[in-house]
Amino acid sequence: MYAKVIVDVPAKQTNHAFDYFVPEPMRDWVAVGSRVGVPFGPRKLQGFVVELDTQVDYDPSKVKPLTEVMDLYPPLTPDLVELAHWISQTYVCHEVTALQAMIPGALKAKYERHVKVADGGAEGVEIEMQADGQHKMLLPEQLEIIEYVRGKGTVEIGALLHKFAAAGGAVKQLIVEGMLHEVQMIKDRMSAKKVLTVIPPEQPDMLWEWAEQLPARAAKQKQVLSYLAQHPVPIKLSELLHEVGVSATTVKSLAEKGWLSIAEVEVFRDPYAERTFRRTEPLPLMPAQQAVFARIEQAVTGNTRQVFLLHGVTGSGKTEVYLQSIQTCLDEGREAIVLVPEISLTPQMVERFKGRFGDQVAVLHSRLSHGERYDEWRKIMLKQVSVVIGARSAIFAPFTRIGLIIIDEEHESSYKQEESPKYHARDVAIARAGQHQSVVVLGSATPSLESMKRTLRGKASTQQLFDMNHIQTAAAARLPDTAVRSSIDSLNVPFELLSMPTRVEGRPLPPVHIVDMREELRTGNRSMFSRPLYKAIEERLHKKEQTVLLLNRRGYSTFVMCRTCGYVAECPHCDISLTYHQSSHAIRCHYCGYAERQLTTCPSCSSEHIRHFGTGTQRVEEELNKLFPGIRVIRMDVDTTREKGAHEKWLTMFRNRQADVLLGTQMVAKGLDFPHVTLVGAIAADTVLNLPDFRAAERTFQLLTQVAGRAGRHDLPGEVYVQTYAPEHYSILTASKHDYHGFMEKEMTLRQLHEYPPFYRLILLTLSHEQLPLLMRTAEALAARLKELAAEVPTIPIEILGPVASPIARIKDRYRFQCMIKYRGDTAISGLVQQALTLLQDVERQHKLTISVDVDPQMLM
Ligand SMILES: Nc1ncnc2c1ncn2[C@@H]1O[C@H](COP(=O)(O)OP(=O)(O)OP(=O)(O)O)[C@@H](O)[C@H]1O
Ligand SMILES: [Zn+2]
Ligand SMILES: [Zn+2]
Repeated sequence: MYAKVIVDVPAKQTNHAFDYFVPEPMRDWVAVGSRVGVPFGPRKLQGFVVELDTQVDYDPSKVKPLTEVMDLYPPLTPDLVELAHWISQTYVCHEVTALQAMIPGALKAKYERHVKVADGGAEGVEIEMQADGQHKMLLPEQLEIIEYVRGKGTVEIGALLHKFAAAGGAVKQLIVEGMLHEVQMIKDRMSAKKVLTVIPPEQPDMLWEWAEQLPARAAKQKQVLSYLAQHPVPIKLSELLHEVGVSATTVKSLAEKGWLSIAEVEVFRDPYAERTFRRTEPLPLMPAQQAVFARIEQAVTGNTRQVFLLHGVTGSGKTEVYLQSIQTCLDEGREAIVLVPEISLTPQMVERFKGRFGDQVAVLHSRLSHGERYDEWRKIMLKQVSVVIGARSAIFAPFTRIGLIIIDEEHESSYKQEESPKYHARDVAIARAGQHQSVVVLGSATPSLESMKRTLRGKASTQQLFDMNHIQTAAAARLPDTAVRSSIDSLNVPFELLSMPTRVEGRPLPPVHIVDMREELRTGNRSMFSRPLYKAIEERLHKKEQTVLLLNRRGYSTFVMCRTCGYVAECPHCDISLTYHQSSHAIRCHYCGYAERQLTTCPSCSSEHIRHFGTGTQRVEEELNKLFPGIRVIRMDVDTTREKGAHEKWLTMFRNRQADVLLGTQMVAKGLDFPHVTLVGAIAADTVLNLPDFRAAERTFQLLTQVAGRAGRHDLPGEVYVQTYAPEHYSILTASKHDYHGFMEKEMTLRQLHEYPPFYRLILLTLSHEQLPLLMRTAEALAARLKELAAEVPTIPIEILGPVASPIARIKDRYRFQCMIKYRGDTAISGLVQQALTLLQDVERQHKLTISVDVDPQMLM
């Protein structure tokens, strides 16, 4: 038997499968999707088996054998292997990069796989079988293996296979039948993470006395002691050093005196451990929900490939429709994947799914540690669950009988991965659904223009998405599994629009008031709160109702500026201003991590009038405290939610009404459902509008609609205030009237006029290098080559724009240039890009020039 293997070297030269011989003892272990070790020239590499065959079409004696099989069960299913190929073609990336993106990080980490004899051991199994009346005896070699493992306690699998080289099948059999248990010995970096923490003494008053005892020259030590006396709670060592501005030695010397202690404290815990979820029963559906559900149910039970775009206003009960559709899917004996944006993967969301489906649900998101993620992934692999809910990459869950894929908030830009493979989970989902003959539901209160347009174009639209030719040939060449092959043949999935235009139980959408901030300024109000919003908050405090305040952080500056000369602190390695972090008193670069301490004097004119503009949310919080003394504010932004479980903590507090105001960035806009929220305020609604991004209006409309949707979702009616400097902008006007269709029409017209997506498609090529002349030369050459190639396919109108300097012209000391390919038509042109890039292979290798390709980019930076 022979295996075709994609090796783990992301380079053009290795971007195809190599043949290897599968030695006899490994035969039972190797399958399509296995990870294997292979000899590669003088090296040993890891790789993925993408195909098995009984012969090779050249001298078999030249074919080298596999050296190792890395996993008990292949970490990838054949359809995922196939999908990886599709991704590499569609998004112009190396195939191995796509394969690697599909497996959990823990598998990539260094780890060892051991087995031990299962509890009860072989005897247990035998007794059970006899009770069944079935005398299935173990083979002598199996007994021998069990005895061997029992004798050793645990045995590393590679070593076991080596020892019983002739009985590879027998070992596998024992594991499959549960007589040997796999024990993962993962070095779990995340969960093992401990942080040095300074713990003050039990009687903090003593700190003052000790400070007195110190000689005058020990000023630093005194500072530490007095800081701790004022804040007598455990604090991270690193934080303390920042706060007081001392070195670790100073703190250590105090620890040596026994006046405080330094200990390693674990910072992460499992957010769902020991949680019990209250079981919920299906609700009787409202008429609009019922109509939508009936369509989905029909498609799911009918085994139809179908994409539904579900436009349901906020609070229309989309989640209940998802839940009941999943139930249908499970009743059919199939599996379901639910994707939600990372940011809205809140405990509340998870609770709804766990509450309905209990242990059948696996949760995958980035806040889990490597080990936790791996455990969830294993449940999927071993079919212990049939529903997975997760962020973007959960689309790669190794299910084999997918019946339904749900993408909530389908318009979210976070479904696009920003590093290679730069895939869009929505498009990958549609491809995967095609392989499984399954249904996709794209849900949103504000569907993206891309999806909307596909429903308008009906069937023809998917031509645009898939280049059928390559996927068909790939399927023919690769997949031994006929089921998958036959279903992948036609990915021509129809899009159907479903809608739920009203909230459940006829609750009204909240009235939205637009507040013109220019008018406020004109009448002398310089505060960031307009008078109407101020009054509305005051009223809520009075009535003990709750308020959600949104500050759009994108486009909101957190820079450092000298008020005397206008100097702005910039990163010395990137063309971007540094960001101020209040909590650590540092200024940092978001692109390369460069950091320095906050400035006290201007480096340019030595003036002391340096102003650190804190994050928008911090400023709003300060102002709230000033305006409403005693107000209880929960602030949620990147700074306050960095720690694991922080999200949950804040939201639970807010739900328990331990705060009056929930103030935050985008993360407060999505998915929250709190009965006592009757007021929503958008503080600066238009910050995004100023960004150089053709989706700015769409993003503004989406965000305002989402956040407005948090108000009045239950018995208490709600209202919304939108503060803006652009009150006449159509995105704000239409959002204030809950007029999705009005917005859509206007925006579609503009996009068509300016030749933007979804009418045209874009591919962004970014080149970077340390030397400008070489970079410019190369970019010019690339553009010329692209133009040449484009001219060869006159049937597809392709425009090559650039090269020009990227909006951020330098990152980490590397200059950046970009070319944009803009084209119309239904064929994927990634082949053309692929071809043009071969021109640059030598420069790439010799001069370490990097090129990144972004198909359908979401960010144009
Ligand atoms: N059939 C129903 N009968 C009674 N209550 C319902 C029904 N369906 C949903 N609800 C309730 O209505 C509220 C809103 O539903 P849900 O959160 O699913 O809306 P949504 O469409 O997902 O909104 P959003 O887009 O704002 O997240 C929830 O509290 C939910 O429990
Ligand atoms: Zn200055
Ligand atoms: Zn930088």
